[in-house]
Amino acid sequence: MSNPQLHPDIEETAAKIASMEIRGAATIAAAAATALRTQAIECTAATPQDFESTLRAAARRLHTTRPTAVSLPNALRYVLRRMAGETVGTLRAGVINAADEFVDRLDRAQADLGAVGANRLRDGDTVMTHCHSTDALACIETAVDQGKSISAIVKETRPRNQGHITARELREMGVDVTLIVDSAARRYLNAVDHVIVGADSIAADGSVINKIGTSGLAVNARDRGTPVMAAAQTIKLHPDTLTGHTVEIEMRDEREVIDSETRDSIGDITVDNPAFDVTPPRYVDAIITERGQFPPESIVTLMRELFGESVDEPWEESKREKDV
Ligand SMILES: O=P(O)(O)OC[C@H]1O[C@H](OP(=O)(O)O)[C@H](O)[C@@H]1O
Repeated sequence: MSNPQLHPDIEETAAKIASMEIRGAATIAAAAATALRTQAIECTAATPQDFESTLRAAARRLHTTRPTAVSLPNALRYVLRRMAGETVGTLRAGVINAADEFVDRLDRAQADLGAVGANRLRDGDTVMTHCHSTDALACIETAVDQGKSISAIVKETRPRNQGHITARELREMGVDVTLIVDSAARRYLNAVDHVIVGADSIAADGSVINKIGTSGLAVNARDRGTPVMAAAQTIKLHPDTLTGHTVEIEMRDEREVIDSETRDSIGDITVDNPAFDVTPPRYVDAIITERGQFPPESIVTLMRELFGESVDEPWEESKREKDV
């Protein structure tokens, strides 16, 4: 089966992840699992081998969209590892159940994480946010639900301005919001009780890989004595980093930074657009997960418990598929 027939939802989901119409590490993971579920339901493969080949090909297509958020390969791994059985029917059921279970666990993890993070927030606190993170917002929302009054300084987050989404959602929660440009962050840090960010990946040494600008913000916060918390459910833990791999930082299109007319008017320049950066563990006070809060340096213990020492890539083509 050299060219398995992929369901249109796979291509559509992959395109939306690549263009960031679907974005945010947890949201990407849920979308990928849901697309595999659709692929399994609609797959017309006649043999178990062809069914498995098709699901692996679908997972490969989803995997190639964005390289930094490990929630995506962790979602694919979760679903494909549970594709087991001797018949197309049992394989299909395995994928459907796994995808449902994954999305359900994702929601529950975010709620549990929110309760952990909310414990750090006191009535009357001001938080500073960067980008838009559903995990970070879960902490603030739980604190608000507990009756705490929270204010937020929201960084715009160039070039995609995800801060606008954060501002709207915080406003809907009843949080008092002040929107600032990214370069104003240091000016406001003295009035901030917590910097709270999300994560796209957490490395074994406790480094936080998150939206570009996070590391500079964390260094400034340390200088000002403002604690930094990274809200990251355990699907953000990057198992490959246990064996020394580094996390690839996505470079995005320059047109997100500058329109072509302005660029042409400037002349011959290079425009770089890294989407993420790496914040070393010494600038992060706590990683908030659904399993509790951890000093970044100790997160490796949880990673070993959850992933062991080696990770597979179940979306890779089998030898039989390659030989066809
Ligand atoms: O999983 P949740 O907490 O929602 O998001 C985690 C992270 O995903 C986002 O990346 P992008 O906007 O997809 O590039 C941000 O970097 C954010 O902190």
